[in-house]
Amino acid sequence: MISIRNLRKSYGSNHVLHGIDMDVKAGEFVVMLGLSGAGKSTLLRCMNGLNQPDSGTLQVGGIDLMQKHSRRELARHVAMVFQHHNVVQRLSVRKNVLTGRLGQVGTLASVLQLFRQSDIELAQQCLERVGLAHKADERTQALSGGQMQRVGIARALAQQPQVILADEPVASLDPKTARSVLQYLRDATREMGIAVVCNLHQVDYAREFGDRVVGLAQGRMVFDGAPADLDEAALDAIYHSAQQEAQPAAQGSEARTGLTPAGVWLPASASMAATAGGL
Ligand SMILES: Nc1ncnc2c1ncn2[C@@H]1O[C@H](COP(=O)(O)OP(=O)(O)OP(=O)(O)O)[C@@H](O)[C@H]1O
Repeated sequence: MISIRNLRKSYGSNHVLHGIDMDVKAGEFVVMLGLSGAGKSTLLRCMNGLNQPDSGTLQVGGIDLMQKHSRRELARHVAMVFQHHNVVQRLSVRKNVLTGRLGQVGTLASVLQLFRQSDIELAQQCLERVGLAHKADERTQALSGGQMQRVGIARALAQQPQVILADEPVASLDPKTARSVLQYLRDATREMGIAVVCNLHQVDYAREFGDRVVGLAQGRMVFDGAPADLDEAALDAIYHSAQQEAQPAAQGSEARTGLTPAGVWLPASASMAATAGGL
């Protein structure tokens, strides 16, 4: 679903991504962790075509993002869930979810916002998945922040994408609501076989909801493993990497057990195999 090789991105002289390699399978919920400024949003924005990488290869939902592609084509395969849910407050909940279908209907139908009965039924099913079917006819502005975020998820599901990219989707929610939103997102995407990459700042949520966790530090992937392997050493690699700029991760392998020659921290069980495999 997602295949990334040696991806690099700079803003002027600021080198933000230094050769990212990453694959995500259908139905896999990958949580991306890292300090502010590590490059998480930049990587997500490359994956949804908003940023143009400098070099490398990048395929998302079958689309080669290094080649010319249309926004419409991308919207058929890749959906975004934003921190501030981006719902239209004055529209009904159902209409908001139906906007997820706009990329799939013809131009005229899109302009006139004419939806087929099958789209309306799909929107209802997506609302059921996030536990909001009973709110379909209500104005979105009457919902709580957590409910609005679930509308945003239902809208993303209505796109019937192969990939969902979520950029800090629970940053503005209380812990109980945040867990429930992540649960809805994870369950729906698992059941529908959608690949998800979700940026988070909360390690607890990564452990609880991630099928896999990747850690970025200063534009390099420094951890890639199961949530259970997110131990002190892994967190150290992700969050206490201030010296890494001066001392590249690969050279620090003596100090950190499990760091592969490519600088990716892997759990002890996986590191020998990865090293043997030339990672
Ligand atoms: N549009 C842009 N123009 C110039 N520099 C940018 C732009 N977007 C991000 N940057 C820079 O790229 C670096 C990485 O930023 P990015 O937003 O990707 O980090 P992040 O890990 O997502 O951080 P946060 O967790 O705070 O969202 C930072 O140095 C930032 O200043």
